Amino acid sequence: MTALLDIRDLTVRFGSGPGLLRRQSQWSEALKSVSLSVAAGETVGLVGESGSGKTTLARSVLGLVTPHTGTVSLGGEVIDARRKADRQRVRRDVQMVFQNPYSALNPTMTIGAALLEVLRRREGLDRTAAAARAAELLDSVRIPTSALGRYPSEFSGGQRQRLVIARALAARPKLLICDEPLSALDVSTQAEIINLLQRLKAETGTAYLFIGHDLAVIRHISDRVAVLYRGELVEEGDARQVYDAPAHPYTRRLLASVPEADPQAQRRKREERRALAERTG
Ligand SMILES: Nc1ncnc2c1ncn2[C@@H]1O[C@H](COP(=O)(O)OP(=O)(O)OP(=O)(O)O)[C@@H](O)[C@H]1O
Repeated sequence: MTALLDIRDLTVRFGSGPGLLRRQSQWSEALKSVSLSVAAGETVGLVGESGSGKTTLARSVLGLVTPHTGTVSLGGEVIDARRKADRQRVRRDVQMVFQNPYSALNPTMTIGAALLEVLRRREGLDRTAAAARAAELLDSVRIPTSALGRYPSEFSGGQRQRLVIARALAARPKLLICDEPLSALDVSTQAEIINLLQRLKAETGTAYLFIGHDLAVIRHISDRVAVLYRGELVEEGDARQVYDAPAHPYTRRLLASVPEADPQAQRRKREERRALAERTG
């Protein structure tokens, strides 16, 4: 079966010197021949420490990074970000939810205007149909429709992340890339957003590429897990298998890594995990 997203041998290099003077020694490889696929309706969790290349991989899927080698395919067709039609296809099929819901919404636009913009311009709905769909979207993320006339600053972090998710789903994407969408939220709000994403996935069949640091969350939400280490995909497999029997030494270190030097942080982490487990069932 054709994968929804298929990343093949993707290598991404960043250089530090000015273009023409850049020598090979000045390149660093953020991704090294990475291959990863996501099937329709599947959730793939992507983990790895800071700087391992997770965001670079997400940006590559969106065509925001030019690969040195390798390909990204959507629905079996290779995406060439230099072609307008391909960029449009990516915008239609792939949406992104970022870490920080405080900067993701335009502070000068009401929630209604932000949603209508997507629904009218990208979905081509007329005013009446767009208004009805906007109300439906808010309902799906459990935000009252009175939000349509309000501004982002009037909402909490968790509510804003719900609004960001509603806007991302407005275009009915096939793939939602969530780049650490819980990092800026407190633990009880994190649980709410996880539950929301799970429910929306069941309702819409959207596939998720879920990037995160928190291994407990990734295990909870993912069908499959991929582990990035210094730009290399060192392990990939069924979530339970990767967690219960990690094959790569880095995965084992990652799973074992709790901040040993800080017992308070360890306790907090344990309590957070317990609270999260209780709230997400
Ligand atoms: N635009 C860029 N120019 C130069 N180097 C970059 C650029 N973007 C990322 N990098 C480098 O590529 C590597 C991977 O970065 P990336 O942001 O993808 O990691 P990450 O796993 O998402 O990290 P984090 O969890 O901290 O967000 C890092 O060494 C980073 O410094």
